[in-house]
Amino acid sequence: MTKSNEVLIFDTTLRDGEQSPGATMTHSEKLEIAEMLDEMGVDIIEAGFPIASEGDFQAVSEIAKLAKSATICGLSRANYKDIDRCWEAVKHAKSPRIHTFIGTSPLHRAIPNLNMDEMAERIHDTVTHARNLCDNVQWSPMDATRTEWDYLCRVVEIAIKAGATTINIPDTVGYTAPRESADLIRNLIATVPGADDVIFATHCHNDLGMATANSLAAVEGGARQIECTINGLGERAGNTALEEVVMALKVRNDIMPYTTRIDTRKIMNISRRVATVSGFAVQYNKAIVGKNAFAHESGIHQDGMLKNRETFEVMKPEDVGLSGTSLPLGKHSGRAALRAKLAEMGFDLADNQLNDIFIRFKDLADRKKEVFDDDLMALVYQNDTSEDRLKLKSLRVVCGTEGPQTADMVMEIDGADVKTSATGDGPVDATFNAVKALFPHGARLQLYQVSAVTEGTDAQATVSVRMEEDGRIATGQSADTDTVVASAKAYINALNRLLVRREQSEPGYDVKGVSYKDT
Ligand SMILES: CC(=O)SCCNC(=O)CCNC(=O)[C@H](O)C(C)(C)COP(=O)(O)OP(=O)(O)OC[C@H]1O[C@@H](n2cnc3c(N)ncnc32)[C@H](O)[C@@H]1OP(=O)(O)O
Ligand SMILES: CC(C)C(=O)C(=O)O
Ligand SMILES: [Mn+2]
Repeated sequence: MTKSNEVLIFDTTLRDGEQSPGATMTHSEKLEIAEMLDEMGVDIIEAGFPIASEGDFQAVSEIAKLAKSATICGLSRANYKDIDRCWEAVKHAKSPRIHTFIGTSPLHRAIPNLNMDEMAERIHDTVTHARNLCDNVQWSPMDATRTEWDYLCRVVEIAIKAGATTINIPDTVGYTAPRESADLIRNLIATVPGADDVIFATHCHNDLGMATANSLAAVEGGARQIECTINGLGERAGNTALEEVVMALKVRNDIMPYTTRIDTRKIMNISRRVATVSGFAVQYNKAIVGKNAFAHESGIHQDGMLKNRETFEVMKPEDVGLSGTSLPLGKHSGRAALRAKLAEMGFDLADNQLNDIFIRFKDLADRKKEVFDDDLMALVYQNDTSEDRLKLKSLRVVCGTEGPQTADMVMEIDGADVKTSATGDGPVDATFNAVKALFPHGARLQLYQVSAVTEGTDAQATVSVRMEEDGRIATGQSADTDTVVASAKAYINALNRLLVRREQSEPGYDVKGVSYKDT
């Protein structure tokens, strides 16, 4: 068979993937995933292991009926009963396939207690039986990568002669390494008579974290079918991840000139669905489909991305079905990303305004994992405090069941630091009493309101405080991850505004060094 550059994608999420402890999917979930696989262009769907249970049989049978373009395959051990049951399930498919396997390594030959010759005979008989039922037969020597190479060549030849159309070479325990993976397939193709008439497949597990590399190496060695699962779901450390091999072949087509039929824009959607139905969440830093795969938090990367996205991304997020790159703001972010985010939110800021917000943003990001749009909004709407007469320098509040609540506060008033300790009925009351002690005033509190602007226990609280004195009303606002700090700042902000109003209504009024109450 002339080797084209097309690599067939064989998805086994519903069979090997489901073998992950705890990943069992319901009947309807399996059908839904199978439809998604079919639509995304998977060439062969291994829909289950029909002899395993009535449920598996039903799922494979129904998937066989609904598949529009994919070949539907079922797994069976090397015995007639399994193979017959498998055929019963897949035979309704437009394109059915029987997959039969047996362990060929010394360790696995010992399990059914077959010597090399007896096993060879079993392979001949079972593959012949499968081929008499179906003209599309895949045969796998389980644990191929720990099987003696000469014996592997011998049994592969037998399977081909018995009618197998695909020879799958499983690295069942994730033991091989890229060079060996390529050499093994290359050697089989070069040595086994009839090898050119079949497709060689690679089926890798990720026990040593090499499943993707081993699969790609096998393709370089001549394999033209990759067996894989969505999100790399599968036994133990999982199988080769479909999204990884497909994107690797797409992105590095310059050095791996092979194609697949996969519509890569459907990757994210199916990844999320498989994560949900299997209950196996995708790790944040998982290649291609992890939450952080297209997210950049650090300032230098964000700046680079804003100037040219190729600086830190080797593929487009749109190519895997995402709407775009994300530049989450956090403690490592810089001004470029902050400016871009604020511009996206509709704020066109001058450099000095941006610098002011940036300082407060860094201060917030030091205390908070991620800074959200609403956090930024709160920062933007917080006033520039550089002109304020009254500033909060520090606050420590003791609260809890053992009262009284106490607030130790340092304020800067007209450039001089003053400090006090005050008690109150609760931490906010104690805090406000501390402000009153440091800056005695006659203004009355009209309104005190707290709301959380973002979610989570590290969310910012926005506090509004409305004060009134002599008919003048001023509202102060502040946001902070500490509600009491936000309250103190909002209260002081309101007082500063009242002072400004007073200056404005009484021109020439000299507030320097004069206590507000004394005036
Ligand atoms: C590497 C892989 O992923 S292989 C696929 C693994 N997947 C599964 O096993 C999931 C589905 N399996 C099942 O539901 C069950 O194991 C069944 C229904 C297939 C068999 O159940 P049981 O009859 O109770 O057998 P049990 O699971 O205890 O043992 C497996 C039997 O299959 C035999 N066996 C294992 N692989 C093969 C094979 N490829 N060909 C022939 N026989 C095999 C074992 O020698 C053992 O036989 P024994 O009962 O005569 O000792
Ligand atoms: C059944 C075979 C192909 C398998 O899953 C393996 O060997 O890992
Ligand atoms: Mn496997």
